[in-house]
Amino acid sequence: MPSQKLKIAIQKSGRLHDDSIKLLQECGIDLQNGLNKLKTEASNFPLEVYFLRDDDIPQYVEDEVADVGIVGENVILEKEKQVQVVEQLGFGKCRLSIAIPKDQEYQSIHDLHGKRVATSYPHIVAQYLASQQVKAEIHEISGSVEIAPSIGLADAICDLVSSGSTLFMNGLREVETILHSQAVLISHNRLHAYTSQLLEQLRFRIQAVKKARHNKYILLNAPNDKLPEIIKLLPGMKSPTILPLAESGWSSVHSVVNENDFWDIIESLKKHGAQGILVVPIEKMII
Ligand SMILES: Nc1ncnc2c1ncn2[C@@H]1O[C@H](COP(=O)(O)OP(=O)(O)OP(=O)(O)O)[C@@H](O)[C@H]1O
Ligand SMILES: O=P(O)(O)OC[C@H]1O[C@H](OP(=O)(O)OP(=O)(O)O)[C@H](O)[C@@H]1O
Ligand SMILES: [Mg+2]
Repeated sequence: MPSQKLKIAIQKSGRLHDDSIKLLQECGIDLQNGLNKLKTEASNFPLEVYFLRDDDIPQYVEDEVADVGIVGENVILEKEKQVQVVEQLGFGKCRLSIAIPKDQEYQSIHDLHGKRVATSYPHIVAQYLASQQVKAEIHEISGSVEIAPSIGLADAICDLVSSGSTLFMNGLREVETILHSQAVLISHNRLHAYTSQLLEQLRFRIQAVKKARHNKYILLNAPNDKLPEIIKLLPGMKSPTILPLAESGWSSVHSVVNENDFWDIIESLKKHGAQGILVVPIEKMII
């Protein structure tokens, strides 16, 4: 009898832990009773949660110990396990880059020929160097990679970067970006019909949360003679809602705006006579 719960592996502690929990909570999944255990069950969704080292998650999913997992794309590429990406999650954004001591000259990746590169991503780095016909010695270390050049362990490093402050503090500069990464939901492809259906329910909720994060609800007052232009600026999910104000000649306009277009639209709305503009976050969005 297959498990009647969807088993999900998430990072026990580290960069992805809090955002993974937050995402599940925004999906309406309650884990309150088990956040300090290594394994817990949701009280209101058939979900069992395992808290693991992120490096181990692709293997556990490939082995079907967990059905799904949340992990960085960088880890999936490094581990080369038989898992599929089912959803990009939009957090844990970073890049995997090569860096060298900041005063060292650099023209191209060929400058690393015959040099030593320290990294926690030996497979990705080996593939990248081979694709550039560069022969370098790869020195695998599991953490504090940025220290390697200053202690004479390597000439260059390849590690994750987001703000760049760790590189800066260690006197390094970024010279090549090998890949961009974000957290993703992965699964194995032998889910039973029932767990597959649970995964679809979870994905539906995740997609609603993701859409809501990228959109804002907007309310404004507009003179009626300006409504045609304002409606053109605010297509919304279908079309904006227009309600009459108590003061004659004015309407209240409600719509949804994508965060990428947000500031441009606000400026145009003001030019077209919009007043009292309110912007409100959206919790879930189902189209
Ligand atoms: N600086 C960063 N900014 C954003 N995302 C990051 C950053 N560093 C790492 N990540 C992402 O978060 C994931 C987990 O990073 P973390 O540093 O917590 O891993 P770890 O030390 O290997 O943890 P674990 O103890 O689980 O093995 C990385 O694989 C990457 O996808
Ligand atoms: O560009 P930045 O914003 O400085 O981030 C980069 C750092 O973040 C990650 O380490 P983390 O801080 O997660 O610690 P870890 O080495 O213990 O995993 C990564 O390994 C880098 O060292
Ligand atoms: Mg790890």
